[in-house]
Amino acid sequence: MILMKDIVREGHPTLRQRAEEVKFPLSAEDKKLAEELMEYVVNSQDEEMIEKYDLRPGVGIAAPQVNVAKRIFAIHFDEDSGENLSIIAINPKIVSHSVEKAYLASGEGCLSVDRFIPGYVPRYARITVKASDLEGKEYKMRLKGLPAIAFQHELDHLNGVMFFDHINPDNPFAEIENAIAIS
Ligand SMILES: CNC(=O)c1cccc(C)c1Nc1nc(N2CCN(c3ccccc3Cl)CC2)nc(N2CSC[C@H]2C(=O)NC)n1
Ligand code: NI
Repeated sequence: MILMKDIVREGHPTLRQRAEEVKFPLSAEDKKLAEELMEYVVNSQDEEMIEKYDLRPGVGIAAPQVNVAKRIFAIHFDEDSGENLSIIAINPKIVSHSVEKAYLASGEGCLSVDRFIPGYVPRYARITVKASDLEGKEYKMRLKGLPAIAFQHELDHLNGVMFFDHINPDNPFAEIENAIAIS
């Protein structure tokens, strides 16, 4: 299972690389990696597992964060979170997006960033995405709210982008044009 010791932190070069597309059928190694990414986010939302293995909670994690530069990430929202999304995304893409933006009112956190970096992270409010599942079957979905934010945050990791790259350096809490706050 993936533990915090397996997660590379800001400054590690893999976090600044463009991750490689994955070929299908997946190798056993890539399939295991994808399943372990999903296992991490599920474990990280379980109080007992957090306690037992000292996990940092998250709703998403991307392969570059465990030092594998491949275009794979997992996002999981617990059923009682009010959100309905649990996906392994392979070779994910945003195919279209709203003009309207959105940002987390409390700022963003990242498993690879061991400090709190305050500031609004402007993202698209609504996105239409496509990705493949473990079997290589392509799926398409429309996301909004926290799921849309998480998808964009994890997709950034596949392109060597960190959430704080988007924060206004002059005024981290500057009003974002045509944007809604998500709390
Ligand atoms: C909604 N809370 C806020 O916004 C937020 C609020 C305050 C501070 C910050 C800094 C916030 N920001 C932020 N908080 C999260 N978590 C809140 C706690 N939660 C969680 C915790 C415990 C059990 C189960 C769960 Cl589910 C896990 C997820 N996650 C992200 N991000 C940015 S996009 C990818 C996602 C991610 O997984 N990061 C590791 N940002
Ligand atoms: Ni992150």
